[in-house]
Amino acid sequence: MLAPTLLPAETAETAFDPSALTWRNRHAGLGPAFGRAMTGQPVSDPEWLATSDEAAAELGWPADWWRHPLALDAHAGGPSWPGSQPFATVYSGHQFGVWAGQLGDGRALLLGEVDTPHGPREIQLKGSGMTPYSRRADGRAVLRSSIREYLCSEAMHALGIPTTRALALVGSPTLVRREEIETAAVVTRTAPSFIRFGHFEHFCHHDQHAALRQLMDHVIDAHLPACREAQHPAAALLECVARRTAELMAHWQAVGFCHGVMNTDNMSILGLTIDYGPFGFLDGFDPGHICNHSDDRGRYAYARQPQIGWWNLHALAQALVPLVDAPAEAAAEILGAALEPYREVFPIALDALMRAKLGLAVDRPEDRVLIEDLLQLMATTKVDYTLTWRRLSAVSSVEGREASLAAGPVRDLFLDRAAFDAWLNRYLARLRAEGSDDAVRRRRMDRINPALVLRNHLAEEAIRAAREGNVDVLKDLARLLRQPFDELPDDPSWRHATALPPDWAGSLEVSCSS
Ligand SMILES: Nc1ncnc2c1ncn2[C@@H]1O[C@H](COP(=O)(O)OP(=O)(O)OP(=O)(O)O)[C@@H](O)[C@H]1O
Ligand SMILES: [Mg+2]
Repeated sequence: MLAPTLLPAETAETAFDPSALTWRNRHAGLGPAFGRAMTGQPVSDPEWLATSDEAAAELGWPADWWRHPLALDAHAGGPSWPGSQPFATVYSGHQFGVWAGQLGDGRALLLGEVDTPHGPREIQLKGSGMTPYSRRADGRAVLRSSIREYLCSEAMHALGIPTTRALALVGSPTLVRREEIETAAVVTRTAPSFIRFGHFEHFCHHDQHAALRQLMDHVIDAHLPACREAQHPAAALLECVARRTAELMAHWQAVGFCHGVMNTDNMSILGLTIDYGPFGFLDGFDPGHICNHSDDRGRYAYARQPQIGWWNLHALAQALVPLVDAPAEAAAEILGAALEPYREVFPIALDALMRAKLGLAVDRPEDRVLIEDLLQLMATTKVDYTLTWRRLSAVSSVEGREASLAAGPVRDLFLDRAAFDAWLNRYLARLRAEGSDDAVRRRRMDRINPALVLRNHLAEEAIRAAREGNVDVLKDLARLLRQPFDELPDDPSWRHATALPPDWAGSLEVSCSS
């Protein structure tokens, strides 16, 4: 039994007034072809494991909203908030490059949409029981993967990377069978929209062109209204998605994030990171790193992600063909042209991020080689990705003994010190050429190169403690992940979380099982 860590809901009070919320569910309002209105199946004996004050603030909810007497049930799978309209949506998709047929919210439930100071936000449960789309699975999510999703969505948000967010994590003694028997949990997620490429693929595949058009109109009206003015709104929509996906891929590559399951049903139409399953941040830099143990062929390896984003966009383009008012061949051409910006936006966005990681204010053509050479050097002996960038800010462009000392911590990460020093000298010369002020550069670099990312072993420590009934590790880690750029040298948890990963981290395996 997990130890209760927050006040039991029934004894608590909050100023949060759910009756003041106006719920809508525009996705459900599209009609019965889009999913099924239904109630969740709550996990038994639920208890709060964590709530995100920051995600609540984005909704305009007070931090203690969870103390409302109806809150725990509503976020454990039901009965839901009065006025909400829970709905499981249908989608299909390509998994590992192969058409997978109908999928859908097999364990997710869209409670609806509420207005917030930041615009409408959908609120969705993950792990709230079976739906018509569960296929042969149980509709549940295990504690392990729910902790990872909760932590990583909030961590990505703090890193400034587009993502769905996590409002709450509810645990339960309900047992679920995976490779082992585990306990269930429910994550509450929020996003402007949970619509995926796969939602479009679904209706195209079934030749439901009216529904496909309805879906497009909904996405455009609700999220991308400028596309309406275009000659071919479907192409304009695709171009927006391509641009956003390109930006997202650039962010992932720059921060060293591997998603792990870039199936088209896990690709957000708004360019958000969605579905935190077997993801992983790079520890040692290895372009071929495969974070998902179930990905035998490395389809979703780190270095392949931008290519897979491009592949997935083609699958989306294919699904939009019936929406372009032109013969199929011409429609395909129009949509193909709408994808082209991806090829431009991605390298430009990535270059900009990598230059910023180096603290370069001015753009010079030779910078690309400087960046490539550093990555090459890191790859040779799998030098820690996050720490290299973070420690690099300390180097000094002023020559002398102090400069050598300042470079010590980053140099120490490299086995081949001579090679690193040769690179460093080029970098320092480059900084001097731009007249860079060290203090200003350091501040800039420390706002883009995080001290802390959610490394697998850190998530694992939080999971192991939570399984023992202790959620303090989880909460402490969540606190640190919300301020990934800060230096907190007096905080032992921060020192632990920002250290080189221990040897046992290398033996952790994360798979699709969740
Ligand atoms: N335990 C489960 N019960 C029911 N359906 C499941 C379960 N696990 C996965 N699915 C379904 O299998 C499909 C692929 O799963 P995938 O792991 O990509 O998504 P997910 O992690 O469940 O959810 P999301 O993409 O919403 O984060 C989805 O349709 C999903 O709903
Ligand atoms: Mg998924």
